[in-house]
Amino acid sequence: MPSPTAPSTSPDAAALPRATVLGYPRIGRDRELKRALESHWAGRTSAADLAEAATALRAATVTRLRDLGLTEPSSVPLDFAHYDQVLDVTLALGAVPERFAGLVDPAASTPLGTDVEFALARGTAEQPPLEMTKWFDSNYHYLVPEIGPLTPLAYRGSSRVAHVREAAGLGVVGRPVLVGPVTYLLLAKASADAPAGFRPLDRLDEVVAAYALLLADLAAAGAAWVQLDEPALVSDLWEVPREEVTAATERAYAALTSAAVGEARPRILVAAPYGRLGCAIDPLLAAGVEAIALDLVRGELPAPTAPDGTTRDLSGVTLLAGVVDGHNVWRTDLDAAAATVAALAGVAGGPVGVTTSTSLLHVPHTVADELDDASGDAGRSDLGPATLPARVAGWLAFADEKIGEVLAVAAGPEAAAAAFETNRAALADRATAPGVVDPAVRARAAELSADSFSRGPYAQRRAAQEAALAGLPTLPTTTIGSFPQTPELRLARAALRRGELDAAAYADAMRAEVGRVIALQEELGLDVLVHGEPERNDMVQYFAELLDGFAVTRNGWVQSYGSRCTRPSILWGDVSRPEPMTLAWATYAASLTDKPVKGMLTGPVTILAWSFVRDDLPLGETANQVALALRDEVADLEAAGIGVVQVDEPALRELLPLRSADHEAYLDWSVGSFRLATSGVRPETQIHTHLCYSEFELILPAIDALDADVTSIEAARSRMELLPAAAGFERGIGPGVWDIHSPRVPSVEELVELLGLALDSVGERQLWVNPDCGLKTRGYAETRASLENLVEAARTVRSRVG
Ligand SMILES: CN1c2c(nc(N)[nH]c2=O)NC[C@@H]1CNc1ccc(C(=O)N[C@@H](CCC(=O)N[C@@H](CCC(=O)N[C@@H](CCC(=O)O)C(=O)O)C(=O)O)C(=O)O)cc1
Ligand SMILES: N[C@@H](CCS)C(=O)O
Ligand SMILES: [Zn+2]
Repeated sequence: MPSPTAPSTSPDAAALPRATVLGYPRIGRDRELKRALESHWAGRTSAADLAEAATALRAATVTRLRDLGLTEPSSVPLDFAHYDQVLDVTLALGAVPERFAGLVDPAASTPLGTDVEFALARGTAEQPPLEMTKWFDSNYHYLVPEIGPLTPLAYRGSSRVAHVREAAGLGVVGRPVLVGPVTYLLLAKASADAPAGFRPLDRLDEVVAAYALLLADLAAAGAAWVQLDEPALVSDLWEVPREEVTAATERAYAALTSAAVGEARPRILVAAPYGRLGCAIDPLLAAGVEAIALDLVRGELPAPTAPDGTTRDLSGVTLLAGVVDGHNVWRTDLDAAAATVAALAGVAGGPVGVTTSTSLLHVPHTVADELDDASGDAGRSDLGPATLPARVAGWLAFADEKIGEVLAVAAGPEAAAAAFETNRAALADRATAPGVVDPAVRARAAELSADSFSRGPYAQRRAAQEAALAGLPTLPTTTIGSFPQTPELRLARAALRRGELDAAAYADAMRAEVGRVIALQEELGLDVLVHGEPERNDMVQYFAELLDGFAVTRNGWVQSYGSRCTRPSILWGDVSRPEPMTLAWATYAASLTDKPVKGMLTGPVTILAWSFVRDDLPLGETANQVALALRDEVADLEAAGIGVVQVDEPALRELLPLRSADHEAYLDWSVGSFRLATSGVRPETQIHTHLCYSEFELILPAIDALDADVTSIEAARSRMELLPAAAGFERGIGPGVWDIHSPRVPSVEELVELLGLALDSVGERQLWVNPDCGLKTRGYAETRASLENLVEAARTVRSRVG
């Protein structure tokens, strides 16, 4: 029976709204969720305080979406998660890995609380957290479910049910959003104790049975529609063969739709963001889901015929046209979008709805927060002066503005004539603005030849580097670049931004920090030192602030994982480097020590991946522009005596296309741009690179093709699993031995064991000893203790290998 608090479902509640978005930023316009989570984790606030803050944020979001015009029933998505949407399904299914079993009463069927949620997300003193990895080709990270044959999989209640009731209390029939069962299981990894050959998808039927109970709960709370996100259907990068994914999709959704709409379940909207659904639409049609949202920014209209030659029958399904890009920030071309919607309606043979291509999770809340003039919201002086040029701001649409675009396209060019007119003017302005094309940058790119992309043979480089870095022991120790970003550093930067600290005093504070970081590394006995990156607010934003062609925001926060956010920069024009970007910091650090100091740069692919990139130039061309700017920086570092330069490419895997047919072209330009950035140096200059936060098996040949002299790569959490596959590498390799994602300090013994595992696959002359990633999110207590153990472990293993 529907609960007494459920809103009465109006007659048209059965119809899918004409305009909606697939999801909305969860962190809050003022990062309210970040602050609430971090103060709770720090023990400053209780679980009740956190719950109160989260409830207030959800209420503000529902109200905001309604006020922005999402007034039709089921048009407001309910996608709130404290930490991660995949983790929310893990909690709803009670799929807690055996290693956390002590936290959960297996006999109970009550909902799991935030104690379990945060233990899985952040680890405990005894257990590391669930692994975190990239969500499709975005800079959002989800927590990887660990499923074995015996992992509990039974419905325990979902927070979404309460969210539906809360929205109802505000007079809104919300549309709960959940990761769908097929995607959930394809994203899961087999638990460590699972027998060989076991795949999480083997447990589909139990998962679907749990979803059926969840859907019934949502219906009872008053949900007329539920959105199940199935981005896995647009990708072919699964170990499970495509036919099995197709069969699983049909089986799952046939089971879910077999319950009667109404009390047993809401109507089902399956969303397929991040790419082309293609013939993966067929099992959804066969199963009889009520609606499908298509990504028509990256994808395409459904073909009229299926691969078996039969005509696709779209008459029983409502289609939503995802024509507003949820993954980038440029204003939509409303005329083109309206034409696409009309084309989809033609294929569908009836009206279709309008939506975003993906959730708006990937874009900031509102452009209004970037403006100081009357067009911005009043009262945002707390954010400091505007950083985004007003002209560039005029070309952009963040989450709130995208809602306006969806509504305008749904209304059409006549009813929304003013919106269409403003849009045409903004697009025309962008196309002709100075800086969008810089003839000098284009001319330099046109002169590139094959030589611009390659260094001399490795054997020659190796000999030259051994001579230049003669003081290095075997198994040299180093770190990945950043040291802890202390509150003092961040407060100094905030004071600089607000004009309370002048540039000279800020630089003094940063230099003092570099001095402390160098002294600490010398004391610990590390071999190749870093300056610690204290001056960087972010490893991409820092460079974007110094390069022409980029703009940065003051409040454009986007969730990266849990409470961690970034402000992706906006790459709007041709890129060039007006002056050196890192030289002064590197040379200052080098002046404080006799040991080698690594110069530290972010690579072209990562700079692109973690920015909002222009859509009016092929990505490969933009990457080469960034690479040329970095090439000049590498040359300046080398000329100043910095003999080791690291160029980080943690996002190389992130941008890998979701369809294998597109890989070659991507790897060609991405690897090329790294080589362009790094190949201008002498043989004795040692180039390092670093990769993390992804599964790398698929791109190992491309990593090799980067031709870096030393590659540090995340490996601790997966216990060096990757290394046997990398056994053919001839150059230096530093598999991370300390998992820096949690405060846990690794013991000398476990580090020695990991180094032993590494030596099974990698020669001792190749092996470097380093953490998994930078230390910016860590505190000094665990940093010092862990690095002491790391140096000790390297000495132990070194003495064994001689
Ligand atoms: C390594 N990773 C990165 C990714 N993407 C990036 N763009 N950068 C990365 O480093 N992707 C993959 C991985 C994992 N992802 C992340 C993402 C974000 C963080 C992180 O630590 N974020 C910080 C914010 C960093 C930042 O911009 N700092 C600024 C502003 C700090 C701030 O909020 N200041 C306050 C005032 C001061 C205070 O109270 O502390 C304010 O403005 O209100 C700076 O240092 O100046 C985060 O806190 O979320 C890590 C890994
Ligand atoms: N040099 C960067 C790489 C992070 S992926 C750091 O150490 O933070
Ligand atoms: Zn890293």
